[in-house]
Amino acid sequence: MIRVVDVWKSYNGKSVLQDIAFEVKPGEFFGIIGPNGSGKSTLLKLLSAVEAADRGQIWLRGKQAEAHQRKDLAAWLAVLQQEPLPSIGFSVREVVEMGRFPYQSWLGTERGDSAPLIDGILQTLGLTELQHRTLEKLSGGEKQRVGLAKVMAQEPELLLLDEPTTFLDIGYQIQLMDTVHRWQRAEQATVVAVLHDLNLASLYCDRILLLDKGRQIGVGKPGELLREDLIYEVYGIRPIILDHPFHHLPQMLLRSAKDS
Ligand SMILES: Nc1ncnc2c1ncn2[C@@H]1O[C@H](COP(=O)(O)OP(=O)(O)OP(=O)(O)O)[C@@H](O)[C@H]1O
Repeated sequence: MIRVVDVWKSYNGKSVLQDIAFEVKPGEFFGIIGPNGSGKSTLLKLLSAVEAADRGQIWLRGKQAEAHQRKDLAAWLAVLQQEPLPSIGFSVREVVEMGRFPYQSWLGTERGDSAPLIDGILQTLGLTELQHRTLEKLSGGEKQRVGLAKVMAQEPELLLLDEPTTFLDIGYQIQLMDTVHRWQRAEQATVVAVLHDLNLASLYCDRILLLDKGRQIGVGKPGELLREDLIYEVYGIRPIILDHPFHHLPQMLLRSAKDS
């Protein structure tokens, strides 16, 4: 689905990504982790073809990113940004319907009736009751769910998520990740998610890319990446890493200096 070949990117002469190379297979849940400023969002911009690499290539569905037409791309690639919904005055349902734009003709009409699809998505995300409320009357967590509903209405094959759990409490974090995961499995879609929470990344991602200062430290399964030596090298902390008794995936406990 995605092939990144020796990609480099800099802004105003400052190198932000160096020699990045990895693949994401169709149907994978792929995570990108790394400290602040390590280049995660920049990499996501290159993967969504919003920006171009300085050197190297990005292949999306067998074609180089810049060779795709924007409207064609929008029919199978969706991006959920950290703050996805600035529009004021629109109702929840109207915003979710905007996800159908790539399927509409220039007259704004769609061949099929998308109402049942929208109803189903609103139901799945617990937004049915809120569908006629305008966005400014929603909490941060509710808005985040509307953003997800909109990208789900787009029915993408590839969904890129930039820190989807920012602004969410732990209950909604798990709910959002579970919803995306269930949807991804049902639709056999591919998900690439930038995540700050390493425990969530371990629970949900098939494989993870670890970045540090624009360099690729490694790509692998959670157990291969969430190791004490690598976390120390990249984040400068020494967590305790345990095997989750239920999921058998690595989970991190943080150590504070206050009792030492
Ligand atoms: N448009 C831009 N112009 C100049 N510098 C930029 C631009 N976008 C990003 N950068 C710089 O590139 C580096 C990587 O930024 P990026 O947002 O990709 O990191 P990140 O890993 O997503 O960070 P965070 O976890 O804090 O969101 C940072 O030093 C940032 O200041």
